[in-house]
Amino acid sequence: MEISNIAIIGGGNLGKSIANGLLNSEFLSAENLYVTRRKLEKLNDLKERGVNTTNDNVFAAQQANLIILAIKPFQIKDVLTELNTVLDPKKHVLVSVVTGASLEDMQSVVGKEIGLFRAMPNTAIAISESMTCISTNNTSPEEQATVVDLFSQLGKAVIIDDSLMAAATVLGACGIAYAMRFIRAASQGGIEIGFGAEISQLIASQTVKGAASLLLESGLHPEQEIDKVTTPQGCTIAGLNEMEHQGFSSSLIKGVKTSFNKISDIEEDV
Ligand SMILES: NC(=O)C1=CN([C@@H]2O[C@H](COP(=O)(O)OP(=O)(O)OC[C@H]3O[C@@H](n4cnc5c(N)ncnc54)[C@H](O)[C@@H]3O)[C@@H](O)[C@H]2O)C=CC1
Ligand SMILES: O=C(O)[C@@H]1CCC=N1
Repeated sequence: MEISNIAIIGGGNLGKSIANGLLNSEFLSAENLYVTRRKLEKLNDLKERGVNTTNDNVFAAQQANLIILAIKPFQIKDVLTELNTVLDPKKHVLVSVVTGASLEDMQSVVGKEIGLFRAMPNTAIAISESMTCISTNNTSPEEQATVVDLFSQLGKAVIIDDSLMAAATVLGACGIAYAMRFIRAASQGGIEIGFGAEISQLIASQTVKGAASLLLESGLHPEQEIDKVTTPQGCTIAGLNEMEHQGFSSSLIKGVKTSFNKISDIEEDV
């Protein structure tokens, strides 16, 4: 499948991040990208980059053969109903990044003929460092390769079973926020022990980036890397153990499970 034009329906936080990521990675040129939003002036930054911006979803869908839905969960059925008037199974593939909307939910509006994907990226897609989990149940290997290729330009992409999409939303998409909180807390600790705010944040951020890169490159378990840092009777193990006494891992695991349980509320909004 060759992508001619892409339409992003809903140019909010995530829709704009995807648009900027696609442009920055040179996956497609601005004139091949259509982004919609009701308040058009909020898309002026994209318009200045040469992107086609409009508040006409149907028009944007007609220009594209790959449509990315990036609206809120409660809006998806109305927007799909609107698009359904022009959707053509021979031309269009739909990719939804909407939380809590299953493939079956979408197929109840657009039918089973249209090639349908769910993708769960995170906001690091704006700098091509997303982790994107993708699911589908009615597309060809060629269409799947195209969609994985698109999101691989914007970070790492894997196909998973649709039943795991809620878990992927929590670990990957919400996960960016959890990691930011870790960086903020580490920076605040850094200020208490002597650094100014700016350099403290730099040290904390680059350290997290280095830790993630070590695991991604080596494939080792985090504890194997931790063993290399923890000098016997040293300061690292003392701090780590105090964090665990205060519930560090436990609070993170409980937070992940709370986010996961919240998704069922969002699913009810669809
Ligand atoms: N923000 C994130 O990190 C992630 C968000 N998601 C999901 O992506 C979706 C979008 O999230 P955000 O970008 O954060 O929300 P957002 O509220 O920033 O963006 C939604 C955009 O859609 C526009 N919109 C609403 N109705 C429309 C319509 N009828 N036609 C065209 N545009 C319309 C709104 O004006 C808004 O700009 C949600 O379903 C969210 O759950 C998924 C993964 C990560
Ligand atoms: O918080 C939310 O509901 C959305 C889904 C994943 C990231 N943001």
